[in-house]
This record gives sequence, C-alpha cells and structure tokens, in this order.
Amino acid sequence: MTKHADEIQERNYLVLCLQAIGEQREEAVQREQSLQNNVISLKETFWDDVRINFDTFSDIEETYLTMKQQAELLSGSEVVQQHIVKSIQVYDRLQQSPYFARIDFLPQNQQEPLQVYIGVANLFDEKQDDILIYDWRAPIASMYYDHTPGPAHYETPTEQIQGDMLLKRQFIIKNGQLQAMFNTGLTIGDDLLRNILAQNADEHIRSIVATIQAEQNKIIRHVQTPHLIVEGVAGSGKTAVALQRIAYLLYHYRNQITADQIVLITPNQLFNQYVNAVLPDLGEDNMQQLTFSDYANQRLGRQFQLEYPYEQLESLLSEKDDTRYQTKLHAITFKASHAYRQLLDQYLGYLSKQGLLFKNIVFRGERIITAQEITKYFYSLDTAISIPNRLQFVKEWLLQCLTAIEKAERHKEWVEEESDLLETEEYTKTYSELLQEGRFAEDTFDDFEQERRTLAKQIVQKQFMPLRRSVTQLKFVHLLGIYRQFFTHQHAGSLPPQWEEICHYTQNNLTKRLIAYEDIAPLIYLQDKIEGQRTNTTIRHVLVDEAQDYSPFQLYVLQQLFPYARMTILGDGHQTIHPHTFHNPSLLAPELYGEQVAKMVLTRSYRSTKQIIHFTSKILKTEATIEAFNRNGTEPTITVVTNEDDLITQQVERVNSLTSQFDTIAIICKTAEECQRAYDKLHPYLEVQLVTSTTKQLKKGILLLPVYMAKGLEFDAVLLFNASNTTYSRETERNYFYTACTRAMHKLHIYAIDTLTHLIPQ
Ligand SMILES: Nc1ncnc2c1ncn2[C@@H]1O[C@H](COP(=O)(O)OP(=O)(O)OP(=O)(O)O)[C@@H](O)[C@H]1O
Repeated sequence: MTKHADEIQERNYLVLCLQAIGEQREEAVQREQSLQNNVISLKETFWDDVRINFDTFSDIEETYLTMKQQAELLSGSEVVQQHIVKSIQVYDRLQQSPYFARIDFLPQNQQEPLQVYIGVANLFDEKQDDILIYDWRAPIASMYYDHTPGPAHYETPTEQIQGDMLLKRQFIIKNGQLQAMFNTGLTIGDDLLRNILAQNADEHIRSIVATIQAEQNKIIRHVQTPHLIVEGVAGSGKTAVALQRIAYLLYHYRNQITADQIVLITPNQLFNQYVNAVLPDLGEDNMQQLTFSDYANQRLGRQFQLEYPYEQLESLLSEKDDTRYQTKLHAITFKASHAYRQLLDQYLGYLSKQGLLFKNIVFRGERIITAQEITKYFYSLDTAISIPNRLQFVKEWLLQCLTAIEKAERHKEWVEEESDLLETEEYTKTYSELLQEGRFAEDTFDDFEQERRTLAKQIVQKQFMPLRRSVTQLKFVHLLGIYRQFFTHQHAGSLPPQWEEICHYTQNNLTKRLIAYEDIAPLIYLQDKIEGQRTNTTIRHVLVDEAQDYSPFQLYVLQQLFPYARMTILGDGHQTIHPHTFHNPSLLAPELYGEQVAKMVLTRSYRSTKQIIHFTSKILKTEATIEAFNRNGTEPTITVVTNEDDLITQQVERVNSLTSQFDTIAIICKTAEECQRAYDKLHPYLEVQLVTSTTKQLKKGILLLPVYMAKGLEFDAVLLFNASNTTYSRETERNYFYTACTRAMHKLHIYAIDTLTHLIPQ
C-alpha cells in the first residue's frame, strides 16, 4: 500500500473510532441522566415505600427489611451512576486521542492478521462485534512495547501466543485530529521519544504510556513474584514506571483490588503533588500516598515532638564540628541497623521479666492507681504470656479498678459541689431520664435522693470517661520512659565503640520529649512489641519510591504494618542522601525480602541530555553503568568566582538568559539555610520561589530549593548555587551532590566560590 493510501485508511479508521466513541458516550450520558433522575426520585419517595410499623416484632422486622431494600436500591443506583460518570470521562479522553499505536499481528496457524490499535482504554464496537481499541494493559498490547516487527509473542493468563508482527505504527492524535503517523522498526521509535524528552518540564510527571521501553514494560507487568526490586540509575524512569505499574495492577487485578488498596510511599508532600496527575490521566483513581513522617505522626505525633528527615539532614549537613558530626552519624547509622533491632529484642526479653515502666493513674490530682501497683499486677501474670497479651489483662483489671473507684467517688464532697453548679438544662435532662426509666413513682418519698444519686453517677462517669479511654488505649504504658531506660540498661553482648556518646546524645533529646528521626522507627517497633502490632490488612500493594533513602529498620516497620502487601521497591544506590542508609544494607538488597523477590535493573537514563549524563556520571566514584539516551544538548558549565556578589551577578544573568527558553529553572542549594541566604540576595533581581519543607505545590518559573527537596523531581535547567570545596567537602556528601546535578533535563550550570568541590574530577 502506498503511503498516501495508508494515510487515507488510517484517517478512515480514526473517523470510525471517533464515531463509535461519540455514540457510546451519548448512550452513557443518556443512561447517566436517567439514573440520576431515578436516584432523585428514589430519594424523594424513599419513605413512601417504607411501611413504618413497630407494633409487633414481625412488624419491626418488616419495617427494617423494607428500609434496607430501599437503601440498597438507592446505593446500588448511585454506584452504577458513578461508574457511568467515570466511563464518560474515559470517552472524553478517547475523543481527544483514541489510540497512539497499532500493531498488525499474525498468530501462528492463522490466515488473517489482527489489527491491534492501542490506547488508554478498551473500545468495543457492539454492532460489528469487534474490538476497535485495546487497552495498553491488555496482554496482546504488550507486544507493542516488547517487540520489533518480526517474530513476536505475548502471554495470556493460560498460554503463550506465538506469531509474526507485520507492522508497528505510531500515531500522534490531538483533539481528535491525526497529526502524524510513522512506522517504526525500533522497539519504540527513538524520534518520538526524543521529541517527548526534549519538551520542557511540567509541574507533574507525565504518563509515559505511548513510549514505555521494553525493559520498563517488564517491570510494569511483573506479577510473578510477590516482591519486586527495581534498581535504576537517575532519570531511568523509576517513578514513571511505578505509576504505570499501579495503573497496570488496577487493570490486571480489576475484580480484586481498588486504588485505595495500593500505597505509594513517597519522600515528601511536594513529591506527592508531583506524581498525583498520572493515574487520573490514565482514567484510574489515585492510589494512596504516604510519607514515613506522615505515618510516624499518626503513631507518635500526638505524644511527642518528632524530628523530620529534612531536619536531621539540615543539622548534619550544617555541622562544622567533626567530632559532633561523627557522633551524630554513628548514632543515626547504628539505630538504623539490624544489630540495633537485635539489641532492642534482647531488651524486650528483659522487659518480659522486669523493668517495664508504667504511669500513675491520676484523678483530680490524686494517684488513684500507682505505677508500682500496675507493675506488680503486670509481673504477677504468667511470663509465658506475651507482653501485649498481658497488657490486655492489665487493661481489663484497670477498668474494673476504675469502676470500683468511680462508685466510691460518687459520695465525695466535690461531686455535690459540682452538682450544685450544674445548669438547669442538665437537671431537666436527668429528671427526664429518670422519668423515662420510670423511677419517679407518684407514691415514692425519695425523689430527691434518687435525683441526687443519678446526678452524682453522671458527674463522676463523665469525669472518668477520659481516664477509661486512656486505659483502653494503653496510655498507662510509659513508652518514653521505657525507651529512655534502654540507654542506661546494661546490655549483654557487643556494642559499638561510640555507644556512650550515643546514649548521652539520645537521652538529651528524650528528656526534651524530642524523638530524633533515627529513633522514630525503633520507637514504633518497641511500641508494637509492647502494646501489640498495629496492622493495615486492607493494603495489597506497597510501592516505595526513592527506596535508597529508607533504612532496613523502616522497611521492617512498613512490612509489619502492611502484612498482606506485595512490595515494589524502586531506588538508586547512588542517590542515598539520608545518613541512616550509610553502612547499612540498602532496601535494594534482595536478602531483605526472602525468596519471593525478583530484581530488575534499569541502566538507561532518559531525563538528561547525553552531555549532562556523561558529566554527572563522573561524579560517582564507583564504576556505574549509565547509558545515556541519545539526546544532544550543550556541555554543562562550571564558573568559579571569588566572592558572593559575583556569584549572584553571574547567576542572575544566567537565569535571565534561560527564562526565554525554559519553563522551570531550579537554583539548588545544599541546605535550607543556604537557600534562605541565596533568596535574600537573589530576590531583588529575580522573581524566585523559595521552596521549603512546607511547600506543597511546585509552580513553574524560577525555584530555589535545597537538594533534599529536589530529590525525585526534575527541572529544565539547574544551577548549582555554590559547589565550592568548603560546601561539598565530605565524601559522605558525594551522593547528595550527584543527586542535585542529576535533576537537570536540558542545562546544567555549576557555580563555586574560590575552589570547586573535589567531588567533580578535574
Ligand atoms: N519510556 C519513557 N518515555 C518517555 N519519557 C520517559 C520514559 N522513561 C522515563 N521518561 C522520563 O524521564 C524522566 C525521568 O523519569 P523518572 O523521574 O521516573 O526517573 P527516576 O528513575 O525516578 O529518576 P530519579 O531516580 O533521578 O529521581 C521523566 O521526565 C520521565 O517522564
């Protein structure tokens, strides 16, 4: 067929699809309208069809049943209606761009090739009994990503289908118009990908559905093992792939899981906003997003002041004193280790027999049950029973004690005083309650006494309520005291040489009720072991992005929290910026997941130009296989100046020259402190947005941010504010520096005062 005839045929097919989409959309709109009317009328007539009769038991039963039927009818209609609304949104999306690719596939032993058009959703033509468009997640569509024309195959749930791919074609369709089409011999046409990657950065990461690469497709569709580790170099598409994978899982397990059963663990709120557009764009509901700090806050935030990861980083990165730096670093790394968890386990063994600390139970300033009494009761229980189970017995016992104390309390003077202070409203309420209970008979003579007793009971009950609630929530366990005691406890076995300093430093924090970031996971662990494991059993999949920045201890806490979840762990060992990962096994180590894990590696980087990738690869000391996608740009520049004024002048000039071409320019500093200083100097000349740890949304324009806030994100152009040898001097800062430089997509400009950091090889 000639090129022209081909194009005519494709235009006709597009018309056919658009027509079908239009018709099906119209039908859906009609159905939605009629359902909406139905729901409105059901709401209006809800009570008409319910016979309310409470005379006899069977009347009550019938009343309940008719109400239940009506409610079910109503909620059933609402569910269907929501479903149709979603399908209309899908049709809207398809009308814009129904498909992006076509493959012609001739299955073995068949005469006629199948024409498979691939888009973001399935489109079935009922009249022709034909599939007009295949969802990109359908098994057959996989060949588009995996094969070049020639022998090809795909997997169905039951078998492998072999055959020949006769054609592979890509389309650019915008607003329902065919703008370009080209046949491709490569896996996915490099030109198309190059064009996409050359575009300017967005506030959100985009869907990569039309250009998923074969190695990425394997990750997206991997369901063979419960757990999957993805180790990928900077810019290799880990985040993009994670989001496509979620969309795939929702399709593959569509009758088993919903979006709210999938959790993406992210580094911060800014990142949450960066990734939350892809799923809705693909017509799916968004997954849940959680940062480790969010979870820590839910668990411990009400009782303690928790350090945020960026606060820990700030304090370490700005530490000039080397001894203090080393102590902090040792404390952080040791507390993230397996050895530390073992030490806590030993301590828990000790606590099982002695040493558990409780709080006094105080009522109106008086100790009504002392900590010693609770301790005595706890250790009177059989030590064969686990600590959490024994605490349940203690809880029951305490509630009984409270009931007895509460009864005795009713006769105390304060109760009478309180009852004198009661408003008339309260009296009336009590009176009517007594009337309802039938306790005021006309011939009784102790009405006043009855009322007094009832009031006293109510007053005391109300005051005891918070106590009871606290006991039920096991607040009588002195968690902080128990953890603090750990640092004075005589531990058997080997301890790190710096243990004494670590104890001193930690106790200092704990006395101020400050839980350092490195203590959060251990404290949650300890709480679970003492009070009982808290779990979320509804979650089926957990994806951890930027996984290199979590400690094995944090992973353990997450695994315990989501016991029924399969895990996808995505990270890059060269971008570890959080100190608790130094000298600890990385989350990318398969040993942490038992035998049910697969590991895949991504070595090709798509974010940056070839020149930027070559430059940044040299920052890494170890030999890393980083393949650059073939996209050309200019060489990164290095500018060394003699003072800060020059630094500012040069950067203002540079930014001004970049703004005409690019949407997002990031000036990256080492710390928030440096950012603030830079902001003070720059903002008279540039309209710059200072991004801090509380920033929730990224705007286009000129941004000023510390490295740890930039992680996971990307910008058209990056300026390294001050890469001098005094700023980035420590070997432990190499990955941090590398992470900053790899945020650049098209341009990278590095500045330094006096001497350039030795982390850039000369
Ligand atoms: N197959 C693809 N098609 C189009 N764009 C892609 C593809 N793979 C990756 N990209 C783009 O490359 C850029 C980097 O992707 P992403 O942020 O997911 O990488 P990453 O591995 O998570 O990076 P980092 O670890 O450095 O944060 C993004 O703009 C993404 O859209």
